[in-house]
Amino acid sequence: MSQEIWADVLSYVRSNISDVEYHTWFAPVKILGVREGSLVIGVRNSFAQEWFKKHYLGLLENALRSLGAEHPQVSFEVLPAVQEAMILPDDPPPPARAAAPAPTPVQKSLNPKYTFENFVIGPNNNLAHAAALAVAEAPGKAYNPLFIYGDVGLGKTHLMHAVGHYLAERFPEKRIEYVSTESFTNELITAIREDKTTQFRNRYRSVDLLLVDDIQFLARKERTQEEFFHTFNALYENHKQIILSSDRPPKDIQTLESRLRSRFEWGLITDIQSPEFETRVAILKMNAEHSGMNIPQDVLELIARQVTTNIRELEGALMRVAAFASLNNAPFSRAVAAKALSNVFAPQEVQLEMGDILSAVAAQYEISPDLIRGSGRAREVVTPRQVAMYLIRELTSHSLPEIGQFFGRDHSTVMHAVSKVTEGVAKDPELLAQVDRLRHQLQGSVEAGEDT
Ligand SMILES: Nc1ncnc2c1ncn2[C@@H]1O[C@H](COP(=O)(O)OP(=O)(O)OP(=O)(O)O)[C@@H](O)[C@H]1O
Repeated sequence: MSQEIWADVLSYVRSNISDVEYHTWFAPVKILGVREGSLVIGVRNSFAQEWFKKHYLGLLENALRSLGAEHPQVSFEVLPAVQEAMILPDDPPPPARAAAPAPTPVQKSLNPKYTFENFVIGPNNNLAHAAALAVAEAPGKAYNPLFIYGDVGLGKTHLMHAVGHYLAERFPEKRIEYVSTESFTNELITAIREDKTTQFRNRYRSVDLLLVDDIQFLARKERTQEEFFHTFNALYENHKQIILSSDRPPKDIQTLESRLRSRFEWGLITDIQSPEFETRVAILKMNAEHSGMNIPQDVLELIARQVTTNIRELEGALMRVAAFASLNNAPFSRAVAAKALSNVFAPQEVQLEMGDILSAVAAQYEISPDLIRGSGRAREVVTPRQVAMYLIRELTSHSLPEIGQFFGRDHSTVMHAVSKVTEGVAKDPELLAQVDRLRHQLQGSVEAGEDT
């Protein structure tokens, strides 16, 4: 987990200091973890330790704040000499002005995470998954081309790469090429400029499996379309598999030459839809397990309710919650998750349940939730009951009758409770403090996370 936090912290730092400063100070340090809510950074020697305290503490705290830490804490430890020797700067400083990259040699640039094993199947993607698997088992035979379309972040690239991995594992000699349409276009432009179109053609026309992402970007690029048309034909005639992804079906790609469009329709066109709730929860569960995090089901469900369309964002939300919990040294609770996500998603989407509020009130007044909901009329019970009703009214969208029902009372009792507490907090500082504390906790403060 700390690696993810560290990556985010570094990118924050990098955008706030010069490259030279970054490479001098930050490239050689090592993240040692998050201990009791404090980010522990290993530095080379005591001079660096002092330097960091003096010059970078504030910046690092701000970086953690941007990740949701309420009371960011950073500490610096001098690394033992052995560990220091093992630290290498992560990457060399970028050139002053990066030139367009030269065409890379044929390579399998497949993301190791994007395998069939790591792909959660749901009603939204089962057809695309089945088609991809069929293609992986019989490349060039089952469906050619396979055209997968769907909105951003729904797993098109993942499925394409999964076919690539499947094939690479079984037939290591097969040549697999994954390219985005943008790279294909850029490489073609470079090849034309440098008079290397033959090499370019050889590269793409000699593969066994060609995966082309975001093919919708072929629109309005006549020269690239022309080139791609010939690549397509060469591969197709040789029974080589082609998989294309797009954010829309071929018929909706504007200004796509009709001969290309019709070729895209020769094989199988399949789509991926937004995942249902259960699929989203399953994806979160798998990701949490892979990262070694034990996150309760109700927290995963809360996250899955927050992010409904884009799986990339869903994964981001999980990481945010994990980073937030770890930086604040808090457990994975619904309150903590709600707080972690509140800056990213509209707060009203975070739904507190009536039961959460009842539990928090019960904990604060140290009586059981059943007593609060019971029929007792003693002051020690009535005050928490009224406070619970008041907070439920304020923090949820439940109606007065719904709240009444929850407490086995009618709506006028709830109205009465709300006005009693409203009056009470205006004149009783102790009650005000109690209500404020509860409100703060319930709105996702870390303390509430420990209680709820
Ligand atoms: N069914 C799934 N099971 C597990 N993870 C998934 C699933 N679908 C998508 N993901 C994950 O969601 C993230 C986004 O997926 P991917 O990059 O494949 O989306 P995409 O549809 O290609 O998006 P874009 O159009 O932006 O390129 C990846 O990390 C991927 O592993």
